[in-house]
Amino acid sequence: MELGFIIVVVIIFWGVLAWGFILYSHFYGKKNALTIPGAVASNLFLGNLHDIITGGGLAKYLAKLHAKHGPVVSFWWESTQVVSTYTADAFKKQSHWFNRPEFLFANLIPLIGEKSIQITNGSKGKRLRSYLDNSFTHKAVEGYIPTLLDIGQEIVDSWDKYLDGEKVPARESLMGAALKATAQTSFGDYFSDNAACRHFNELYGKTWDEAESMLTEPKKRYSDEFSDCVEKMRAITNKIALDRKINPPTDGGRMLIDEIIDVADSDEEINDLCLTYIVAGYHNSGNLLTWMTYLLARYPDIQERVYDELVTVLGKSEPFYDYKANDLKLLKHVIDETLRVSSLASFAARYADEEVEIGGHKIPAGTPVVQALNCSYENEEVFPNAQSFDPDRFDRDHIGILDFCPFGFAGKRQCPGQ
Ligand code: HEM
Repeated sequence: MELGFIIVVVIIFWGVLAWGFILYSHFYGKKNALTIPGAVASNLFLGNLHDIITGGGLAKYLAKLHAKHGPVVSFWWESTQVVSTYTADAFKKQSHWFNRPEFLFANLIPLIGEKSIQITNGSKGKRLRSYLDNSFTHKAVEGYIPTLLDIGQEIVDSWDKYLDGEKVPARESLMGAALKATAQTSFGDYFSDNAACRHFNELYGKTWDEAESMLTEPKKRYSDEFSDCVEKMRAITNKIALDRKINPPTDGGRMLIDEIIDVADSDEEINDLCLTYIVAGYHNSGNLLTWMTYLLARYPDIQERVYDELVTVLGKSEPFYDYKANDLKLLKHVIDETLRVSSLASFAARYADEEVEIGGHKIPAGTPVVQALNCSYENEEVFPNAQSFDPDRFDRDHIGILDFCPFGFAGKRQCPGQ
């Protein structure tokens, strides 16, 4: 046998062995303790990302995976194996975890920044929350009610001007109102101006679809328009913070921007935190208002009952500063049912703090675990006939606290705006 031939055979042999080793260590070597059923990686480097894109996004992909493999499943996000769960029993075991897997939110970083609370873990994240949550105590939120009522009245007045049969641009109007409400109560007078709100809303609108589409393509380049809009939004938060530093609040007038200025270590962090709270706050609230308006229009009998409840509880003309939210049971159930059927916030995620057993499967400490909230909303055992819009189910069926958590639940890191 020729020496050259032997050398080629040896090289091929070692090449195949090395490739096999790379494959093994890339996917299975470090995580082979996971015995959880679910998806096999369909691509060496992307894991199941391509399947997630073609499956219509993470929420839809997880719904299919859970339907096929049960309440505890796993899939591959690039070379990391991720677990997903959705039942109250599983959530109970995760209820004290704080740290969020940053890589699942990498698409948002160009929008909200590296120092956003969304991806800040450990003691720094806990410290930020303990400061910033001061603006969302019951007492603080009570102080926002007059502003919220004024904004509500503005919507009513502007919609009143449309003639019967004329099309009302409900979504634009409600998104604008949600921005004004969340931003004005947290960042002050800059957002009391409708033109300023419209401008910010437009900038944000141009960035969101692109950021969302990057969920499964985190390494793709963002467009110049995206970067330009983000820069303009940051210039706005920068100006708001600067003005506030020059004119700090007089007694009793503190709001979120003041907590942010006090706790942040740099101007970059101030901007990241401002953008995170504006975006997280108004995106979800505006979508909730839009969905609720749509559903009440589709179900006029429920709309009528909500109206009757409001009139009975609040009185027909009395301004309702004397807030009676707990008496507005049906309205509360309509909000909950809207959050459920619209699946607004479809998932949350944490790193496992310690080894835990869920559904008979061992999950090692450090494993990223998704809480598939969208699947919990469609759990027929908790929500019979889950596809139908039925606010009264929240009165009738037994729904435990961890059966329905549209604002998250784990590690004192639930949504601060709930
Ligand atoms: C319908 C309205 C809303 C929904 C459905 C919603 C839902 C959520 C969910 C599911 C999370 C993740 C929680 C977790 O990981 O456990 C979250 C986080 C967050 N939400 Fe909301 N949210 C809403 C309104 C708001 C408002 C009004 C604000 C602020 C004014 C806000 C600010 C935030 C922030 C800053 C976070 C990240 C918190 C952290 O990382 O510690 N949200 N929200």
